[in-house]
This record gives sequence, structure tokens and C-alpha cells, in this order.
Amino acid sequence: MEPVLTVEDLSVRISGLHILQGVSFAVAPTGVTVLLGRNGVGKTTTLRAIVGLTPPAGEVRGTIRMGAQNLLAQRTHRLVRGGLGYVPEDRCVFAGLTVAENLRLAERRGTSPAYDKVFALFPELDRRGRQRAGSLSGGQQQMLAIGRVLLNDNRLLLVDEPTKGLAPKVVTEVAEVLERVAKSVPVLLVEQNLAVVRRLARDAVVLAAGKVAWTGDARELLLETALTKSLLGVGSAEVSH
Ligand SMILES: Nc1ncnc2c1ncn2[C@@H]1O[C@H](COP(=O)(O)OP(=O)(O)OP(=O)(O)O)[C@@H](O)[C@H]1O
Repeated sequence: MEPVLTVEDLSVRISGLHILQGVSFAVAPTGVTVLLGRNGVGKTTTLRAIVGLTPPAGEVRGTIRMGAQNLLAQRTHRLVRGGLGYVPEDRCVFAGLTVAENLRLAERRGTSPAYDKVFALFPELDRRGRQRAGSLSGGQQQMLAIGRVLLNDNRLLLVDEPTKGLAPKVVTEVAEVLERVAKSVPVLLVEQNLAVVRRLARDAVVLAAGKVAWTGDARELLLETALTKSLLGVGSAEVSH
């Protein structure tokens, strides 16, 4: 099967730092591909480069293809309209607006937003439509950030550390939702929680020192305790089974 996204020789420099130094990998057209690596290795920088959000002072080189398109030459709003969904690490919900208003802002002109699909996945967003997003819990804000992206059709979702800072029960809820979402759209996921990785991901790409250090089956990686420890600095024995 053709990958949904192919990254070739991606190089990103920001403020004199050569953060990504020739990163190449492919994202499978179904399921979850996880992007792993120690803190500060460039996972968020990779997602931001794909969606055209490298800071203006940064320099991006290489090729990022979705189908026949090279994404590198395109502006973020065009990429999003073309079916690239992005859920950033900081969630970026509008705290002063209600849940319903946050969702309405994500609607695209000329398309019919899939409220039924979003409310089926997240009934709470329907119930809490009039609540200010800033007063939602971290988990509820994450649901809103994901739900907002799912209002539109996507060819690929980029999701950055969706379980970060959440209580264990909420981590499980977010993982369940992503598992269901990934049945209909491929996901490139940055995730540090290895239990979540084990549950969701089929393929893994591991970054180290600005390059891809390992690619392959995510569960196989997690079974290799020594390898996981050397690549990620944590033992897969720490994954709850
Ligand atoms: N706008 C920027 N200006 C300067 N340095 C930056 C900028 N963005 C990222 N960096 C640096 O690039 C490196 C990679 O950052 P990035 O956020 O991509 O890592 P990460 O793998 O996502 O880390 P984490 O797991 O901690 O979220 C870090 O050293 C970071 O400080």
C-alpha cells in the first residue's frame, strides 16, 4: 500500500540549531504511526514542518509528499483545506469562547461539518456546548481539540502528545478515542506514554540526534527492552501490560 505521507531528507534549522538533519520516513495509509524519541529530539519540529508551521526564522529543506503534492511549498491553510488535520501539543482551544463557538470556528466554508460524527465520539462536547472552553478539564480540552479537527474530512491527522499531563483514567479515554478515529483516518502520533503507544501504534519511527534511528513494528520495539532504553531512555518494562 502506498504511504499517505512520505518525508524525505527533511532538514530544519532554527536560530542556528540544526534540529532535523536529513529525516526520512513514511506514514502508512491506515492506522497509527508513532513518532518517538527522547525529549527535545525534534518530534514537534517534524510535525510543524509537515503542516507548514516552522517559525519564519527557520529554514526547511527536503521533500514532504502527500499523494503527488509536495507539501513543503504550501501554506498551512491550504494544507489544512487539502485534508491535513493538526492537533497541536498545547491544544490551542479558545479559552474565552464556548465549546460550541470553538467548534463553529473550525467549520470550513462550502463544506458540511460532521457534527454527528464528532458528537458520537464525544457526547460531552454536545452536552457542554455552552460551557467556556477555558473551564473544561485538560482531558475535555483535548477532546475539543481533536473533535474540532474531525469536523472536516481529513486524509491524515497529526496529533502531538495528546495524553500529556492527563490523569491515567483520562489517558485511557483519549487513547480509546484515537483508536476509534484511526479506523477511518491514518494518524501520525507523537506520544511519550509507551502504554498508549503499545495500544495504538502499528509502525514506529524513532528520532535520535536529528536523524531517524529506527523504524519498524512498534510492538516489536517495545519488546526490546535494551533497545527501547537506549533509544528512548525508558525501559519497555515500565509499560503497564
Ligand atoms: N522556535 C524555536 N527556536 C529555537 N529552538 C527551537 C524552536 N523550536 C524548537 N527548538 C529546539 O529544537 C529542539 C527540538 O524541539 P522539539 O519541540 O521539536 O522536540 P520534541 O522532540 O518535540 O521534544 P519534547 O518531547 O520535549 O516535546 C529543542 O532543542 C528545542 O529547544
